Amino acid sequence: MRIALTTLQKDDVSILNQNLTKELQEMSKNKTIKFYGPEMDRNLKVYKNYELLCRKQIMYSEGYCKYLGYPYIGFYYRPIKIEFINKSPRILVIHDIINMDIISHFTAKSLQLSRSKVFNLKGSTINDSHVQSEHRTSSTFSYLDDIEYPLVVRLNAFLERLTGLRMNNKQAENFQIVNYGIGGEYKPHYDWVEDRYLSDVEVGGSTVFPHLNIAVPPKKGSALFFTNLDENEHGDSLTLHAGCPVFFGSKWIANKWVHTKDQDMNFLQTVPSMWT
Ligand SMILES: O=C(O)CCC(=O)C(=O)O
Ligand SMILES: [Fe+2]
Repeated sequence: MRIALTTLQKDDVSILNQNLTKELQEMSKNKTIKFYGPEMDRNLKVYKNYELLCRKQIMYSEGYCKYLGYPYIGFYYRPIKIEFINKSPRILVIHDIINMDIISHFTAKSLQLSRSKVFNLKGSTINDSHVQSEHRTSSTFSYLDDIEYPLVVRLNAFLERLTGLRMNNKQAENFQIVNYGIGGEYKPHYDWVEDRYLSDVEVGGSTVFPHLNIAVPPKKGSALFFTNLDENEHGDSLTLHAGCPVFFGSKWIANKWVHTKDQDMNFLQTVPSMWT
């Protein structure tokens, strides 16, 4: 399937808001709203699910695992372990692909981290296009150009071979390193804004999908991959996702957003039988 670059339909956001409003109206009718502000959010179904998933009280996956090795060229000597978690939207985990060299390279950026920001829908200038938010309590370092670092170039080349998607700096964004301390989280959100973000490769870190009841626990060296457009090339509301609060220790992830413009979205195309 080939998916062209799309724009976020205003409807996607308004449908989401309408649903939330409906839920709030219901809740006020049954008097289930007790608090306002952040506590009101926590009463919403999606937030409840987020919290339950983070506590691992619910978890759902139709997943199955597969080795990607012989006869697929490129993985002959080093089979790759892939866990298929959800078919639509496509969510998969690729296990044990990020080695210690690259992990050390990424985490060595700790001195250059600064407070993470989120996209500001109301922003009109470059200065207020991204703002700090209690929704995202972590620190970020964004690579200006992956090409400056041979290890990162090699990782991109490997990810290209694996997914069939081009990861050069026109078709994908540079890596973004994110570190969460204790309590650090990224509340439920979408990554598609305006004309961007169509698929996502994320290294390490636990991520949950409240509409799908899916929790992907953090595992060092593994990558989470998901698409976030539906078949009509609109942002898929099922891809609402979040990074759970860190209870202990420190969580590092590396994000890469890949744009689907001019990409063959039959990705993982080296494995034609994969979704049959
Ligand atoms: O921390 C996570 O697991 C999710 C991060 C995320 O969704 C993002 O950075 O956009
Ligand atoms: Fe995200």
